Amino acid sequence: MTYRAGWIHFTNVAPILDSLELPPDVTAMTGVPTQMNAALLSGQVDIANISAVEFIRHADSLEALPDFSVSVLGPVYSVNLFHTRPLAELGRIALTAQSAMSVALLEVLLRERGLSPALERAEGEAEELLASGYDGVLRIGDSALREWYRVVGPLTPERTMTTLPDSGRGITVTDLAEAWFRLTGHPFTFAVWAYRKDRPPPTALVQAMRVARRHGIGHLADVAGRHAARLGLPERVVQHYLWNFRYHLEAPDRLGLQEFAAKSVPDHAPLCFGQRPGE
Ligand SMILES: C=C(O[C@@H]1C=C(C(=O)O)C=C[C@H]1O)C(=O)O
Repeated sequence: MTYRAGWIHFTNVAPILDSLELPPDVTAMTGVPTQMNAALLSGQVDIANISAVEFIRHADSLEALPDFSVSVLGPVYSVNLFHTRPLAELGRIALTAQSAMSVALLEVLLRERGLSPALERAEGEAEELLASGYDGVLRIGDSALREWYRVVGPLTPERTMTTLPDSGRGITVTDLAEAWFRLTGHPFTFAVWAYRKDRPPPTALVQAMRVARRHGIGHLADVAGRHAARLGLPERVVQHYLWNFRYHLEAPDRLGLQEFAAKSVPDHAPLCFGQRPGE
């Protein structure tokens, strides 16, 4: 029987997915996070890298691969709140319907600060939405990375990825993963590879994913070069962006995930992970 995978194929998973060779009898489709979340929950696919908050919400029926994640410790560069006034003064924030994780993270961060601005769905470029009357805009993924760089770039010999300012063009960029790090001291896990407990992936698929990840991380400059050209960004921006991710769901990432679960879905079922290789 065919096993069906669903991939959120943003640039941040390129080091895992770009060189993945699917075993026979495994098919793959792609989409944005909310599409893949829905595809997994409806049974349209059997495994997907989904928004970690959906894994938490459906922890009774889902399990996650024990050694795959999209996590960061500190800034992520592509999950951004663009705003024109201080956080405490924001009245209306535009959210993207592509993302479940960033919305849940924003809600936690606002609640921690005792803030309750109006949250509305609106698609489009952050700068245009800010000009149209929103005072905050939440964006994710490749377009958020590009917009971040347009606002705070360019890199120069004096301005590196870690010393760029957090504002430009009259806009401040709050990186939600960095805000999470300041709040908790933990990494933030955006995605896990989840499947229904009764439909675990074939071993050959998980092994092929491990081989692909090892290859991608070992050839990060090539991966970055290819995607920089596609995104219209300098290669060193994309290389730093990719290098910065934690792809192995290690103990610190799990701690961050558990802490986020406790804050966002306090009554969640215990989180289940498959066995790590060698365990
Ligand atoms: C860091 C990112 O992570 C992605 C963001 C997701 C979300 O917001 O729901 C889901 C999966 C992640 O791979 C990003 O795309 O910028």
